[in-house]
Amino acid sequence: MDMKTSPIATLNDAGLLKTQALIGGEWIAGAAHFDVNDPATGLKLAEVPNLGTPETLDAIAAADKAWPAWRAKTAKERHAVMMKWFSLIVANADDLARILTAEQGKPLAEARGEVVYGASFIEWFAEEAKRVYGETIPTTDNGKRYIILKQPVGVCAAITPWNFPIAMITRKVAPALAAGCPVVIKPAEQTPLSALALAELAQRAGMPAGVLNVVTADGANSVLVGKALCESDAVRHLSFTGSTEVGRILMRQCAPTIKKLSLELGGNAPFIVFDDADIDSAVEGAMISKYRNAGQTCVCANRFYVQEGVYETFIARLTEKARGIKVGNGFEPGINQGPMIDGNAVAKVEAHISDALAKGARVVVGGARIDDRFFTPTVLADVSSEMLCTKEETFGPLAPVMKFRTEAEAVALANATEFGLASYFYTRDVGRIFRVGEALEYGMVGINTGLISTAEVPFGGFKQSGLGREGSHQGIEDYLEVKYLCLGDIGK
Ligand SMILES: NC(=O)c1ccc[n+]([C@@H]2O[C@H](COP(=O)([O-])OP(=O)(O)OC[C@H]3O[C@@H](n4cnc5c(N)ncnc54)[C@H](O)[C@@H]3O)[C@@H](O)[C@H]2O)c1
Ligand SMILES: O=C[C@H](O)CS(=O)(=O)O
Repeated sequence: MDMKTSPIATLNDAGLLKTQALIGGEWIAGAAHFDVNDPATGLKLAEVPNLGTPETLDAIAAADKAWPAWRAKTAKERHAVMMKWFSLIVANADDLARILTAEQGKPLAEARGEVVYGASFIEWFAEEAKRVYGETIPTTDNGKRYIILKQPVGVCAAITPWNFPIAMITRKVAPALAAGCPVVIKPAEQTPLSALALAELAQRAGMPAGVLNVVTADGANSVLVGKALCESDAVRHLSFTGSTEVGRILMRQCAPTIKKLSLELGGNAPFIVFDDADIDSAVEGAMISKYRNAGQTCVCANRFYVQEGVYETFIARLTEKARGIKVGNGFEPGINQGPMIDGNAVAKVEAHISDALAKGARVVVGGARIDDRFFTPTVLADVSSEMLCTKEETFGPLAPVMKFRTEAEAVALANATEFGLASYFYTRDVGRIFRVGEALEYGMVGINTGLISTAEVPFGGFKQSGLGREGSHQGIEDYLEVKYLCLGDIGK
């Protein structure tokens, strides 16, 4: 692959490479800009506007202005616009995948999978728009009737991470639009091009001006944009996906205006393999759960607990599979794992490995960086609970494996964290499936599978992994207010 030319210089539709922000239906050039770079090569891909407080307030005002007409549309009319958007995303999946791989790094096939996954949230909530039902409640006073309505909450803000540049946006924007809410999106500074391409397709789908806005900003200005979104009383809901640390900051900033909050935060997923598990299935699940997106997903298995009877076998088979992962530029054929998002991400994996080795772990395979951008798929054995890799989210291709003896020990080890997003376990014992499934303190439990995410289910976590659920029929509730009408004088 020619490393000197931009991988997105040759899109089928060059109009999808947008390098301006979208506010009130207008593309905004902005006075200042920041670079978007390819994490695999460091090559500059584009410049986008580095916006701040004034433009954020403009976007909020544009959304507020657009809200009455958007909420006045029937659910079926909103459905139609959303389904047109869905169709355009699917039709342009190849270009969207190229843009995604260029700015985030994941292999092209994985990027295309994310485009389809992201689009599925728009399709799902376009349908859910038509099922926002109210209710009547049997009266306790014959002179009165009790009627319950559900109404859109208002202007929504979405702040999203770099690891899924399309799906983390559509998982928030789709339920908001379906509910009748306009949105202001602040995408991650590393991956704004995917957000802008989505916005271009929304425009083509007939999304009215101001209903969907994208404010781009670099790391420093993201703080200002976030503050403006949190402090605005016109913004009635803030949805954030990212680190727990930033989630705390945003939650604190939203307190003065009592906003509805949806928080999808950090994880520390345990992956438990019992003696009676199908080991080949467990290894298959471990591979997808651990090494997808180079281990940079919030639901990645972060620590492996393997019962003593199958410990050596599991490690041997996982190691063999991990050795087979081809690391490189996501645009190259046959590559299974792309670059880390940046040098800090590489350094964090290294730090977790160094800490583990210093405390008695051993490297079975991998353990080394490949220049400043890539990291070899790694398996550690003889891991113990004092090691950082069992306490912190590594967010990289590192599989630390620890031995356990009893079911109770495995559950206690798995639950010993402030996080509670995803968890996984493998067993063929139906009683154990219920005992362990019910005992794990996690919002999501993969049982005999390492791939659990889909638009139809409630995605979210317990404890400090967040608030609320995205996807499923529950996912639209955060964007709705429940209103109670009490009708009197019925007997007159
Ligand atoms: N639960 C989930 O669904 C989910 C999904 C993806 C990522 N994550 C988590 O996100 C983390 C990695 O992603 P990341 O590095 O992009 O997270 P991050 O928290 O650093 O950034 C996320 C977003 O927040 C913005 N941001 C950062 N500081 C801000 C501030 N002070 N005010 C306003 N905005 C601010 C960033 O610009 C970015 O758009 C991991 O912890 C991962 O587990 C969780
Ligand atoms: O990392 C964040 C995503 O939510 C992962 S998934 O693709 O939705 O499982």
